Amino acid sequence: MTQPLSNQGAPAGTVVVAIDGPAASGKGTLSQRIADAFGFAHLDTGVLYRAVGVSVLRAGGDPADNAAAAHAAYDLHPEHPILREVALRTDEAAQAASKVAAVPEVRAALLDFQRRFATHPPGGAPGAVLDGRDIGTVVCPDAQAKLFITASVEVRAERRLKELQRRGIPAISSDVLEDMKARDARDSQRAVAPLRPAADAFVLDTSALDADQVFSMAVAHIGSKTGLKPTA
Ligand SMILES: Nc1ncnc2c1ncn2[C@@H]1O[C@H](COP(=O)(O)OP(=O)(O)O)[C@@H](O)[C@H]1O
Ligand SMILES: Nc1ccn([C@@H]2O[C@H](COP(=O)(O)OP(=O)(O)O)[C@@H](O)[C@H]2O)c(=O)n1
Repeated sequence: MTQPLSNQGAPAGTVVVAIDGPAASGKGTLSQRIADAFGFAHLDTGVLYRAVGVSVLRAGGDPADNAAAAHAAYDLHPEHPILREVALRTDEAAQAASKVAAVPEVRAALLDFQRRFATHPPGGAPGAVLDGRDIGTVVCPDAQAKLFITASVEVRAERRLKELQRRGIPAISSDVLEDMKARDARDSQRAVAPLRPAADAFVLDTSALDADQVFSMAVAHIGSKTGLKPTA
């Protein structure tokens, strides 16, 4: 169900950049900047798992229940309005996401959509940036450039707390840290597609780096792998 086949079937020249890492390491920020700089399309794959988790909660189900999670995953489609809801950003949604993400049927149901995005980026873009947990290992193992973005759990919890406050979502510092530790454990210990760097990923610890420094290092890495330079 989850054989690696990434760029197969992609129009010649389509570039795929895989960006993985734990929660609040800066994947999304970096991915969007890379996509903008190279004119690529960007897919935040975490949103798909968050949408499945929230759908299960709204139906009164348990995100850890395989059948309920699989049902919600099969119902999700690219135009589903839930994908644009602010409710997906809450800690509750993140916890539910990491529970449904351990269900093999959920991962299988979301795989085709992610691969199709990579091989046929929307708007005819010449490339795609996907960020998540298993992009370089499972979804797009043939990606031309792979980055694994990480940071200490304390730094990540602080970043997430500030982000939630900026979005006006109530959050308590100690809860955010504990939730992040629980999610890290669940994401890296699950049996299917656990969080880990691909063997050929460039691993970048951003604990002491600002977003501009991370961006410059990522651009240099992508350039070394693809020969491409930013167009914007
Ligand atoms: N290198 C960095 N230094 C400081 N803050 C960062 C850095 N990268 C991202 N951030 C901030 O941290 C928060 C989480 O970043 P985000 O890109 O959403 O992470 P992820 O997609 O890995 O969950 C955001 O508020 C973002 O602005
Ligand atoms: N490719 C992916 C993306 C997310 N996920 C799951 O979805 C949850 C939410 O992902 P996210 O990327 O939105 O989380 P943050 O890094 O933004 O906190 C993660 O904790 C994972 O359990 C996954 O398993 N595989």
